Amino acid sequence: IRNLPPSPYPALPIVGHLYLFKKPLHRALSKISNRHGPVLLLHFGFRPVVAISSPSAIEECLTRNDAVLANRPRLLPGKHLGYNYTSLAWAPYGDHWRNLRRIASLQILSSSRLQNLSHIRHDEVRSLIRRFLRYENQTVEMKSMFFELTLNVMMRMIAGKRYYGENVAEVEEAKKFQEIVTATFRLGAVTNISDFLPVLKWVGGRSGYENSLIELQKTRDGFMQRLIDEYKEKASRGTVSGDKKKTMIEVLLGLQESEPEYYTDEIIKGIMVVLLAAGTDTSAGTMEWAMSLLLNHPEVLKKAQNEIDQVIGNDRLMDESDLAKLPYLNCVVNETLRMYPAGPLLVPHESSETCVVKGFRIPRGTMVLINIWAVQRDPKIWDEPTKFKPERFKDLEGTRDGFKFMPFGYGRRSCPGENLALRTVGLALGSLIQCFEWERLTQELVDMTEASGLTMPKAHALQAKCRPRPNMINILSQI
Ligand code: HEM
Repeated sequence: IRNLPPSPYPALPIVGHLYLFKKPLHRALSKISNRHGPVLLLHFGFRPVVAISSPSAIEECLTRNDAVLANRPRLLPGKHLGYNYTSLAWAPYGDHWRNLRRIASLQILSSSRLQNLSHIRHDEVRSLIRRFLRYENQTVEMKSMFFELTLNVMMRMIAGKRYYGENVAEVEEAKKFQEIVTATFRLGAVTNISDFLPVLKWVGGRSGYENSLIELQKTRDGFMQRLIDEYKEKASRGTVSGDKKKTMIEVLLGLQESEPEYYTDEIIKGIMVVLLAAGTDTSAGTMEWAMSLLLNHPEVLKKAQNEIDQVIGNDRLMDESDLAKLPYLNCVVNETLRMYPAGPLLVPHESSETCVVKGFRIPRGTMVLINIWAVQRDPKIWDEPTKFKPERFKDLEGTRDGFKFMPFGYGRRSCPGENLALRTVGLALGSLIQCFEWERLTQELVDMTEASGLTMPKAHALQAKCRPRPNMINILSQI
């Protein structure tokens, strides 16, 4: 087949179609797709990019062509922060990636491992509740609270340490960690144009951006290595945890013992940083959007609260095992992920061979952006797509069918952390709804504008007020 997908006119020299893009990118791409169709060829500088934005085209990409499209483009963050494209999220499709993926799904993020570490999530959500109790009737900035929750959860699962809030064991180490997190997200949030424009890079040599990435990687690598070394020391003194409550480092070092050539420290560090990068900001952002939506729709908040009161009551706090009994809360989470998916374009894929989608030829080496944001808000598919209506998920059996709703992707490269994310988001959100009354600061609705950035940040950080619910005071006084 000769025909390439349609391409907007004109593509300018050097920058290609980059001039078309106002931020955020998923919105700009949706607009162009509305005019030119659901399979679109663009040029970001010299890099050919195909944007996909209909359920049937996505289905063709992630089923029939899933293996061919399971590659990742080589972008700068994958080089410097992803251990030269060897980390799970950035590794090319092949044996090495397959192996990492198996470790992640069987050893690190499997249901039984998550179950064994559920006490960590419960502890951390309780500690979040205690913090909110101290802020009664004051203005609280929500994102940093959620982000600290997910960072504590993840670092405790990885290394058994918390670095935010009360009871931080090693203050200096915590400070160092916090600096690394701040720098990582500052650099990750930049959509770096020079990466798409190799010509400019040849002229300018290494950019300041690239130097900052290299600097950050050095610090981060040293930090993670020290954590691993601590565990090795502990093991040599014979003071490791029992089988069930093993941290991820302990699991991985156990594998290292039996296969040292493969499970090198570098592989282990790669897994540690990928979990932090992929698993914290995404979940925290989803919580922030969910709370924003609930504050703008007090009737939905009330309904979720009633459900929790009926199913759990006021004599105990909810826990993760209650989630299966709270269908409306799950609808709220799904509806949030429909409107504000943390990966609106998934993570970029790349074709390792020429393939065909909707009759169009996608040449080998093309970056493929799957615009689930466009599909999840398409008025041809969803009734009143811009309205927050959790009820719509009640009637949708098997919502993943038909490729209409896929906030965690689909197929080989889909999110291996989905289960963990849904547990953490569901538990945190449900607990805050159970324990507190929530209010906006003013009559004015919460501003729902998206900022640019790959994980769909909110342009204006959510601020809110809370007070403990009278019927929960008893329980809350005991935590
Ligand atoms: C609400 C929270 C989350 C959302 C919406 C989300 C969504 C996604 C999406 C859309 C992708 C890309 C799929 C693709 O390229 O086709 C992805 C990949 C990934 N996610 Fe998540 N994710 C979340 C939380 C997590 C958590 C908690 C973890 C683990 C701790 C995690 C680990 C990963 C990893 C390692 C990848 C790369 C997989 C690969 O390239 O093979 N994610 N996620």
